[in-house]
Amino acid sequence: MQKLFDEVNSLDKRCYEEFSLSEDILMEHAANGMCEYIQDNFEDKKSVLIVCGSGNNGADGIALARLLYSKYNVSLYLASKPKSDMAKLQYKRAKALGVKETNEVFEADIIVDSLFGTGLNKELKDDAIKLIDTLNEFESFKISCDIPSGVNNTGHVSTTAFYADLTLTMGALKTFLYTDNAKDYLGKVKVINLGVQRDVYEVNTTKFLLQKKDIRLPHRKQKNSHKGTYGHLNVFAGCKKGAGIIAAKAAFGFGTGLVSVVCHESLDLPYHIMQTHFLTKNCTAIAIGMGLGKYETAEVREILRNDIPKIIDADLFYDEIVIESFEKDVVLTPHPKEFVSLLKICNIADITIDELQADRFFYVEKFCKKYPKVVLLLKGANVIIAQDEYIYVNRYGSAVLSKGGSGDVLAGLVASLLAQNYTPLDAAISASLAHTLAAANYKKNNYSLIPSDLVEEVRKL
Ligand SMILES: NC(=O)C1=CN([C@@H]2O[C@H](COP(=O)(O)OP(=O)(O)OC[C@H]3O[C@@H](n4cnc5c(N)ncnc54)[C@H](O)[C@@H]3O)[C@@H](O)[C@H]2O)[C@@H](O)CC1
Ligand SMILES: [K+]
Repeated sequence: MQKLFDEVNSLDKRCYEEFSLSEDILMEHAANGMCEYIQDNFEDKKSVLIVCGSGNNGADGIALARLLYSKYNVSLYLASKPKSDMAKLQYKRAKALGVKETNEVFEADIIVDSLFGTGLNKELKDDAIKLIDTLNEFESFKISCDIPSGVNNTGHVSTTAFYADLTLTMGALKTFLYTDNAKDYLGKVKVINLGVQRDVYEVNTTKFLLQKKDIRLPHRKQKNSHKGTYGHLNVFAGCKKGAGIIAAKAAFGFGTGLVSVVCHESLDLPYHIMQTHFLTKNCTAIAIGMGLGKYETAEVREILRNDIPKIIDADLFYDEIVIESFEKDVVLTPHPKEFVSLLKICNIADITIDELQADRFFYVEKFCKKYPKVVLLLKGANVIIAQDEYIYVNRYGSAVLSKGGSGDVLAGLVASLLAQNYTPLDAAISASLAHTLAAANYKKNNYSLIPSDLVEEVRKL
């Protein structure tokens, strides 16, 4: 996993104060990192249009123009006059070399967006919106310096933002790059070192971006084993029984030794999934909430209060009875609408889905502060998994998964790992990665996935 930081100003400051580096040195490395990327990936003489704002993000761009000058066909477009001290200095240096300026943007081979970085502190004005929209129309390869312009340092997207193919971000990864709202603008993300190696620049953090290699699949190492070795999951099926059955099938395919669906009515289940009317004695994990609908409160309350690890989903996020489970081993897997309900039930916030989406990390942190034992998995384009002060982001989510049934598969995967003795946090992390990586491996078009396809892909991981 890679470290995430809410802000990097304090890390820059540490470079000045502890390592005696100057702002100029950091900026030279920022520009040089971008220059190296272009040199490694584009032939000489390609046209490069660098679009600069008045602050230090613009200054990075002007410095890049100087570094590329003579090898590439560089044009500098100044959207506003250099204002910060560094921007003025970089401009003076570039001018001394004779770097070409242009009054009009055009479809160059490469466009570098150095309009706004972490300093964007108000909504974009009409001229900036028009400029960004024009740049977005071009077929050029688009690089954002530090952050796509229009995305601010909470991940909020202004009226518009630059659609980058690549974001070259300075020093370290920022948390706000991984909000759902920013996802479509980033392109690929690469970190540029600022005068010291990244591990020196970075300090301790409690926030992390998950990588593919962080997945821990339930491969079986023990030769002397039987089905009971791999747990017995009980999935509660409510009035919409399909949800529980999808979860049960996913759990079985992900390695749980025995899977039973708990239901008072008779069900038509595949032969490898069992049915029970009550909780089984050897149950090692419980999945409850998906498709639950109306239910017998006393029975559910008793289940939520027992010590068996559980995953809770869907309908239970609309009933305050869910709080009964919060001191136990539990994973909650709400989507944004369900999380909004949960926040209200828990007296944490009364907000709309849009307000949540604009500040996902903030509300996740608020929830986890109040209930530090709970593992929360907030679904979204970027999944957030959190417990206490620790936050993990899974960025591999894709539109392939935007379907009914995908959530039930995820619940089944988490439940499967819980039944196989993973801790709630490890189960949530590995199940979420499995869910998204399986979807990424799905070869057909991106609108056609059905839950059984997803389970099939999970089985091939
Ligand atoms: N040590 C440092 O300070 C380093 C800074 N670096 C770069 O510096 C950037 C931050 O620079 P700044 O803090 O100067 O900020 P920016 O360059 O992001 O932008 C700030 C400027 O834009 C104006 N502005 C903000 N919102 C606006 C809006 N909606 N419409 C019009 N104008 C608006 C501000 O008044 C200010 O003049 C980083 O993103 C990074 O690219 C890098 O060079 C690395 C080192
Ligand atoms: K930018």
